[in-house]
Amino acid sequence: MELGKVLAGVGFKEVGYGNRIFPGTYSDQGDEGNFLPLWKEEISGLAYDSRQVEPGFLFFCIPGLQRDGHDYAVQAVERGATVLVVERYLKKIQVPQIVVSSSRDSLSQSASNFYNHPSSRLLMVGITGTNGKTTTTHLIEALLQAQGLAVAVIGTIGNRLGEKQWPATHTTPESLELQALLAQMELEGAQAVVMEVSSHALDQGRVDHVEFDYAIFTNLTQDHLDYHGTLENYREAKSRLFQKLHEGKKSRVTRAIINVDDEHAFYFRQNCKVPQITYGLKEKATIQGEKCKVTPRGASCDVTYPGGTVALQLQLTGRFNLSNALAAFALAYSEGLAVEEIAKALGSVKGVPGRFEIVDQGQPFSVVVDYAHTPDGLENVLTTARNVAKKRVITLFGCGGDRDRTKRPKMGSIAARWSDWIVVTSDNPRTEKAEQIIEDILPGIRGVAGASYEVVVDRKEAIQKALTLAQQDDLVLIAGKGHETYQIVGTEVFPFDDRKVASDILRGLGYEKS
Ligand SMILES: CC(=O)N[C@H]1[C@@H](OP(=O)(O)OP(=O)(O)OC[C@H]2O[C@@H](n3ccc(=O)[nH]c3=O)[C@H](O)[C@@H]2O)O[C@H](CO)[C@@H](O)[C@@H]1O[C@H](C)C(=O)N[C@@H](C)C(=O)N[C@H](CCC(=O)O)C(=O)O
Ligand SMILES: Nc1ncnc2c1ncn2[C@@H]1O[C@H](COP(=O)(O)OP(=O)(O)OP(=O)(O)O)[C@@H](O)[C@H]1O
Ligand SMILES: N[C@H](CCC[C@H](N)C(=O)O)C(=O)O
Ligand SMILES: [Mg+2]
Repeated sequence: MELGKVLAGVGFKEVGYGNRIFPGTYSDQGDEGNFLPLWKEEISGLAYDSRQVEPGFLFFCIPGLQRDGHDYAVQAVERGATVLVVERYLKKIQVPQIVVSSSRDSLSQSASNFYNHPSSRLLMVGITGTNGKTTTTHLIEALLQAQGLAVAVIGTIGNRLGEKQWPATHTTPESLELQALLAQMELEGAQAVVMEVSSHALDQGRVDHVEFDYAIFTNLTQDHLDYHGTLENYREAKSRLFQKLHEGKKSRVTRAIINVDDEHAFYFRQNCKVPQITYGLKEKATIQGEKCKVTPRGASCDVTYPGGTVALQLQLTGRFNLSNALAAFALAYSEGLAVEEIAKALGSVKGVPGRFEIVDQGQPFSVVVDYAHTPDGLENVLTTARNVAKKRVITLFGCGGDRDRTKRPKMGSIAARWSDWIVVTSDNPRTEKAEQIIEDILPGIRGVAGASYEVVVDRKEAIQKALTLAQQDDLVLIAGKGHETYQIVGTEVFPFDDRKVASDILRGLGYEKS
């Protein structure tokens, strides 16, 4: 694609050639002046990581949190980059440089241009919120499939369209990978894409040029304060999904779906200029859940919508999953699916990997693996566990390294409040010392009178300990890693799957499902 077309819509300040810098504006109406040959230059690909550059590429120098992409300009040129997008003019670089105010923003726009704006032709659903995004994507996938659409999903567990899978390194890919992925999904026949939108992604403009049809807000509680600094900044980042919605789709009316039970709902609603559909289990809403019931293997409620009421029976347990289901219900209702069809499709979802996933080797107690890794997630899953457990609740958890430290004691105190026994262990320590992370958790546990706990640093030994302690009718909750099939220690990634480890240990204890 010609450089001028790749950069369409990117505002730039200057163009640098060798030792000369020209103030410049580009328009494809013929105002290119001296730069005409440059704008006509053929670009074979885009990269923001010098290690990915190939001959003929446009390289974006991004100042990051750890490193500065401008320091890799020479390497990018050596690998074949023919033009650079920079935030400051770099001397001694022989290829032309386009100077912009934000190379991340320019990347986002250019990636959409380069892949020919796939989101403009797909039904695009973006879900943000601290908890419930992955679960809600699964529920919406089932609903849109019930409408006969080919539905792709992008999120924490992976990127997929039916049987086809694409590797995922992030919950929400960087803009370049995201636009490329959307283009591939469209090529493979996707008609709709349901994606998780993380606060990091919003802050870094990864979804800036995605044209959403729907944006969903699930909830906002503490997480990622290491990155955002304050809850206000975190909330502001999340609300960016809604602020730009009215500029979104050119071809259709876009809509916001908002959980009014959340105390921050007002903030999202006031920052949003498109029609809103509200949902809630407590507060009055367009899609309202009432008469909730939670059992060990499911949850139910009556859903009141503008035209009547329909009964909803989920195979997912937990009141919070009823909330996730209402978000999905609101979307399908807005798309015109019959409410009976909506209830049927939601009821058919068997479970989401690593979310309240039951490990059953025929043992006389329950073992549940869950991805709760925030204070609110842990409290929700533990209140559900408490509700469905016949006897004791034994909780095993740790906290991730290189992540929000202030959530550690909070998770400790929540675990202590709702458990009979706690095994404190390692999650993904990353570059922190596992023992230090545990030290950060313990004050929270010790602050709760009568809390009983032990520390077993090695996660496998900790699971062994918890399962050995369990007696008839107890419930063992193994929290924090859910679907993850690895453990990150330092910068190394080791195979580790809570579900497999627990099953193997149970078999070792003499339980074997017939
Ligand atoms: C905190 C965070 O979001 N960091 C992201 C950020 O990294 P950074 O700013 O530190 O980048 P950097 O390492 O300083 O590098 C700066 C620039 O130099 C470039 N570079 C670097 C080295 C080199 O040899 N050559 C080169 O060109 C890099 O490609 C980059 O463009 O920009 C990078 C490129 O865009 C991202 O890959 C990286 O995600 C890191 C890996 C990450 O772990 N992010 C997590 C926290 C994240 O985004 N999580 C959310 C989910 C959270 C949730 O909902 O729970 C997600 O959406 O996945
Ligand atoms: N609506 C909800 N409110 C509170 N907690 C929830 C909700 N839905 C799920 N949870 C809890 O949070 C955990 C993570 O759920 P899920 O993976 O759906 O969230 P997520 O927003 O995708 O998380 P991540 O930010 O890691 O991508 C679940 O295992 C469950 O314990
Ligand atoms: N998306 C979250 C997942 C946390 C999962 C937990 N197992 C951890 O490693 O902290 C994050 O990257 O913060
Ligand atoms: Mg997720």
